[in-house]
Amino acid sequence: MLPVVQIKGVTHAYLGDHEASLALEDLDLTVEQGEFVSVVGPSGCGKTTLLSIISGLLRPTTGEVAVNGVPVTGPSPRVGYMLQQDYLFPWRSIMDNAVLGLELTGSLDTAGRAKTLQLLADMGLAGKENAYPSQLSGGMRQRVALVRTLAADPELLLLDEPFSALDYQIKLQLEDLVSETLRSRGTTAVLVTHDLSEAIAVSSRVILLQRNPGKIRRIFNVPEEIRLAPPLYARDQPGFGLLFHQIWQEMELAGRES
Ligand SMILES: Nc1ncnc2c1ncn2[C@@H]1O[C@H](COP(=O)(O)OP(=O)(O)OP(=O)(O)O)[C@@H](O)[C@H]1O
Repeated sequence: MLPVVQIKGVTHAYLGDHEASLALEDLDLTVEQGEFVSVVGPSGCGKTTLLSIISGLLRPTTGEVAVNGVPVTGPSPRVGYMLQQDYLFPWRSIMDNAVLGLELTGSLDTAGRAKTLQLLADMGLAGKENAYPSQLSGGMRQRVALVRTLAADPELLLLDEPFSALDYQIKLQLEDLVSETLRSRGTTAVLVTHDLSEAIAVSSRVILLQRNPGKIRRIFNVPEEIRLAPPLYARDQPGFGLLFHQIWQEMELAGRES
């Protein structure tokens, strides 16, 4: 089967006033159907740049990116992108916010509404359809943002620090809910996070980048017993501490060498 994400020889340089800064250099990566991978690394190693390139918001200086074999040439509803901020419109109800993606692509119909209502219920938001964002907690608003993204049935979901602004307890609950929802739908996802334990708890592979220039330093496979456990319990699995320690040490080295 064709990988969902194929990145070949991607280099990206941001042009400054006097010189270009190399954010990513000659990066190759594939992500298979149904995989949930995380990208971690020291600040400035190119994590957000990489997601922006996969999403089509940014064109790489050189190299190629394809989603399900189709070259990425710009933003497309095939790729959902969820950020730290929920970007809900305060004047629209929760339901109207949740169907926005479908509305914008002209594909909002009765089936789309029914699917969105089901997703809201799956996310524990039944009964909140007519509320407004200001009446919801931060964790609830992030769940609405996720419903809005998933309702459009993206072939790939990109998550840039979606839980980082939340309280620790809410964050753990949401990690569980999101990873269960994605697993049951077979959605392929790439998560950028600063939280190493979150990366290990939700993914099948952790991609460690190094900076100056941004490159893949090492890819860690998450052992099955951690991968198959719900994120809340993944942290209690015997191999969790060891893997955390290994990635942490490698990340320290990467930070020191750059
Ligand atoms: N718009 C831009 N113009 C110029 N340089 C940029 C721009 N955006 C990012 N950079 C530079 O590119 C490099 C990678 O940035 P990027 O934001 O992708 O890293 P990151 O790993 O996501 O960082 P952080 O963990 O701090 O969010 C950094 O050196 C950054 O300063």
